[in-house]
Amino acid sequence: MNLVDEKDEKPTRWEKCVEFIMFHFRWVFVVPFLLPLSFLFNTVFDFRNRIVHAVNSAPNAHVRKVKHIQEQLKEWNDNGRKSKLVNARPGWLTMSFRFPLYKENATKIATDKLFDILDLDVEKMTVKAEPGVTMGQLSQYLISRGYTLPVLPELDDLTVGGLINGCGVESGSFKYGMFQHICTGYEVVMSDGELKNVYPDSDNSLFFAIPWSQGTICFLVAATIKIIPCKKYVKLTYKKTETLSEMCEQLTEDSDRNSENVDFVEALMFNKEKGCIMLGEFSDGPDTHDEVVNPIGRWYKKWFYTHVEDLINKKHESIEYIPLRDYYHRHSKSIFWELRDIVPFGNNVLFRYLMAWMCPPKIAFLKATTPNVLRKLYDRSHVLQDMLVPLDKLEECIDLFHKEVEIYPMWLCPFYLKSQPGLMKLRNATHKMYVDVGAYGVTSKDGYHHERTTRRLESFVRSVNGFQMTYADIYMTRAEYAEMFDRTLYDWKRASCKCIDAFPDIYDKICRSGRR
Ligand SMILES: Cc1cc2nc3c(=O)[nH]c(=O)nc-3n(C[C@H](O)[C@H](O)[C@H](O)COP(=O)(O)OP(=O)(O)OC[C@H]3O[C@@H](n4cnc5c(N)ncnc54)[C@H](O)[C@@H]3O)c2cc1C
Ligand SMILES: NC(=O)C1=CN([C@@H]2O[C@H](COP(=O)(O)OP(=O)(O)OC[C@H]3O[C@@H](n4cnc5c(N)ncnc54)[C@H](OP(=O)(O)O)[C@@H]3O)[C@@H](O)[C@H]2O)C=CC1
Ligand SMILES: CC(C)=CCC[C@@H](C)[C@H]1CC[C@@]2(C)C3=C(CC[C@]12C)[C@@]1(C)CC[C@H](O)C(C)(C)[C@@H]1CC3
Repeated sequence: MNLVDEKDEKPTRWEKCVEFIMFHFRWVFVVPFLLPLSFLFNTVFDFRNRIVHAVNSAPNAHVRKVKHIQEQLKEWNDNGRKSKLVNARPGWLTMSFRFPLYKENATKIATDKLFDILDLDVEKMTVKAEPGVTMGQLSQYLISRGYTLPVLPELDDLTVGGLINGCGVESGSFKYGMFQHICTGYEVVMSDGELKNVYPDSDNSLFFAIPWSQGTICFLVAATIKIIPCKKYVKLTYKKTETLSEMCEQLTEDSDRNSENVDFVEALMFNKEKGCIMLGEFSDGPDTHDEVVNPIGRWYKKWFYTHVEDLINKKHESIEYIPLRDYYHRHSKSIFWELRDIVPFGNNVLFRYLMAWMCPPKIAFLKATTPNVLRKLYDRSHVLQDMLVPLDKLEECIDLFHKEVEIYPMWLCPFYLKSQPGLMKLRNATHKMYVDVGAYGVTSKDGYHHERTTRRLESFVRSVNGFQMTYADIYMTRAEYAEMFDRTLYDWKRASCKCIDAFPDIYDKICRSGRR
């Protein structure tokens, strides 16, 4: 592993030694302390949510919480709009590696108190949720009632507010698009305290300006999201691919959104040539006894990505029935493949049977307790990037990722992008199939440099009309950002809704210097 950076801050021998110990023995703290704490937190929060649903107290509490936000904004206006407005959600709770610096001298608005599901409307087929509601909460609530979100991003702790004001993709996205595309309405509070209900047919410019805006236009206080009926299982077909071009051709063919038998498409690359495409279909379960049911979410089961690699090493194609909720959160237990660095024996059979019922550790707790020494190490040699590129540029993109970072597994998730006004407006097509190429992990590639390498990746992504996910480290300049994202509607909306003196500019929130 590339623990030392030749060009920048060179760690001393002593620092290298401390880094080594912290990196390889982080589990000494994580296993006995963070695992039980995470388990306890989840149990208590789950219990609290059940009570809230049982007594149906969320809708009334919502009105109170929104009033409080409006009062905060009124006070800020009365005091002369002196500082910028941000969400009060603390940095350690958010799903990114960095802590926001832009929050330090800003006025913090209490949207972080909004974390309840408000209403399930089975006639209109929508669910209304506050922005702090997590994907784990929604999957548990909806699936037990026979419904699901068409796009339900995998990590349990991702929130509705973050996925709308940031963005979200998942294996249902090849059919339904990004998380923003399954939203039918937003309830927002503007900087002057006005509460608005925003729909595509009432206030369409604001409706399209909100996704990806990072909370720099208004505060989201609830979202109405489409639901679809679901079945108990996903029938998952694993198909091995043996070359990069086979992967690209096959994935393009399989990402046909009109296909009736496919509801989920995702792929993993295990090295530059070997990969696996996984096609899922809602199912009531196996018809015969000799078909495999694999509840991959159970504590003693292998980490999903290792299970996939084992399967394709044995057979070219296999089929399994996976309980729906286990399928959605298939990458949660191993935090994609990040947990292998934190708890190296986490996939060991003994550990799985004895301790893994407390897994995974909460990402927020890990983040809050990451020592500075480790952050420096991660800064130098850890890659976290999701690049969204047109599917027809996938081969070029994987070639480049291989040349620059060579991190496997690599996550490939096709998604349908229709041209709508807003930051993600397509410039030369009405709709197009894109793919999210995700690289997460420590790189040992010679010549890797966090800034220079990321800039080369960003430059490629811009050249193919792609987009970079904004939770990751972004080294683009302001002008380069404006080349990647279409700011026309965003800037107009910021000017017409009096946002310019109220919220930071989006670039100042997502650029590397805005985050620690
Ligand atoms: C529903 C709605 C209502 C609106 N109402 C108003 C209103 O009432 N008043 C108002 O002033 N504005 C309004 N806007 C704002 C609107 O976004 C812009 O004013 C509008 O986009 C003007 O440009 P256009 O549609 O003619 O061009 P567009 O095609 O939208 O192009 C505008 C921008 O797209 C980028 N672009 C396009 N093609 C390329 C390319 N090939 N390469 C690089 N960049 C490219 C450029 O940055 C360009 O400036 C509204 C927007 C929406 C979506
Ligand atoms: N599968 C996927 O698609 C995955 C996506 N991600 C990324 O993680 C992020 C989501 O993480 P999460 O922790 O849930 O969210 P965050 O707290 O990181 O929020 C993301 C952005 O949304 C803004 N925001 C959040 N809530 C509101 C609100 N109620 N009103 C206005 N703005 C709001 C935040 O503003 P502020 O800075 O003021 O707090 C922030 O800029 C997204 O950016 C997503 O792209 C990560 C992993 C997987
Ligand atoms: C579009 C998709 C699927 C994105 C997946 C992104 C995840 C892999 C990211 C989101 C948050 C994330 C950056 C995180 C980390 C790993 C990768 C994560 C989970 C970790 C846990 C790595 C170890 C670090 O010490 C620390 C705990 C700070 C972070 C926290 C955030």
